[in-house]
Amino acid sequence: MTVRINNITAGYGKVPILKDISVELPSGQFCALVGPNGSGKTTLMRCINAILTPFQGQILIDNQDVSRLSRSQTARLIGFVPQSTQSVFAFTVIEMVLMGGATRIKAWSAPTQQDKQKAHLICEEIGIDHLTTHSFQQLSGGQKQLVMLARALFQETPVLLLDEPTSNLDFCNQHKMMNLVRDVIKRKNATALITLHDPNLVLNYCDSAVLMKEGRLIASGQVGTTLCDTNLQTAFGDNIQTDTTSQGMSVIVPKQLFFPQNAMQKQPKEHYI
Ligand SMILES: Nc1ncnc2c1ncn2[C@@H]1O[C@H](COP(=O)(O)OP(=O)(O)OP(=O)(O)O)[C@@H](O)[C@H]1O
Repeated sequence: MTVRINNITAGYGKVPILKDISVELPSGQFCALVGPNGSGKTTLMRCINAILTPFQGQILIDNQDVSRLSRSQTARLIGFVPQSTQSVFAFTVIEMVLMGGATRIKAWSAPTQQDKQKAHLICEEIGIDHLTTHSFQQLSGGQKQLVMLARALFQETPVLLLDEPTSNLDFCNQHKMMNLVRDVIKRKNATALITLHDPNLVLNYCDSAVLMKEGRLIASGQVGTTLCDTNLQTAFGDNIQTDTTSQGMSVIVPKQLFFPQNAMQKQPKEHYI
């Protein structure tokens, strides 16, 4: 399904954070949302997920205005993997995953054997099958992120929003998650928007990118053209560039490293939050 973000201005209270953002995410695309801390990536995700109503503009999913949908209609269209999740109740991992099917499973009825089998299969694929009977509350941050991905995949929505889903994952699990999400999107022709702080994960796995700074769009389109030196430096400042490894792989690296003893004098102010 195509997600159309049309001239969105949005924020909190009366303070605008997003300023006139327009982007189109076609079906089957794995799109990265990139930008410095506080640039408005999560705010844009909240608008797409209809948690936040924009001051102006519209978000359409296959021509349906998300602000007009009920919560259960939205949950059938959009799966969301948040930055972090806390559970007040002592649910097990498999219960958390099965909750992703709440809009499919009829009210007051228990998940079927088939639902449970499917949930277990997804856990196996993600590599958390050994945790299914564990309490969600007692998992590590990275394990929780993997459970939330399993839950979103069990939800089986045509649109997936992933807000820094790799932030607590180790190196191998980051690549595993990116591979898995990419594979699901391509198999199901779904649309995914993922916020990532590591631009190299974007280069390796995403089809397109949306680059933001201070609530405004800097560029969007194919990853290679969107994350060019000029755009990266406009968003992040001067100390970033694209390079190529000896094996011909594109990478994004700092131009120079700042060591602790001289970082305070030499590093430009814009690199501090
Ligand atoms: N609930 C809120 N109420 C008021 N202001 C908020 C709220 N959430 C975020 N903001 C502000 O909106 C701006 C954008 O925040 P947002 O979380 O969307 O940025 P981000 O790009 O996702 O940042 P990060 O990369 O650090 O996660 C920030 O200035 C932040 O302080």
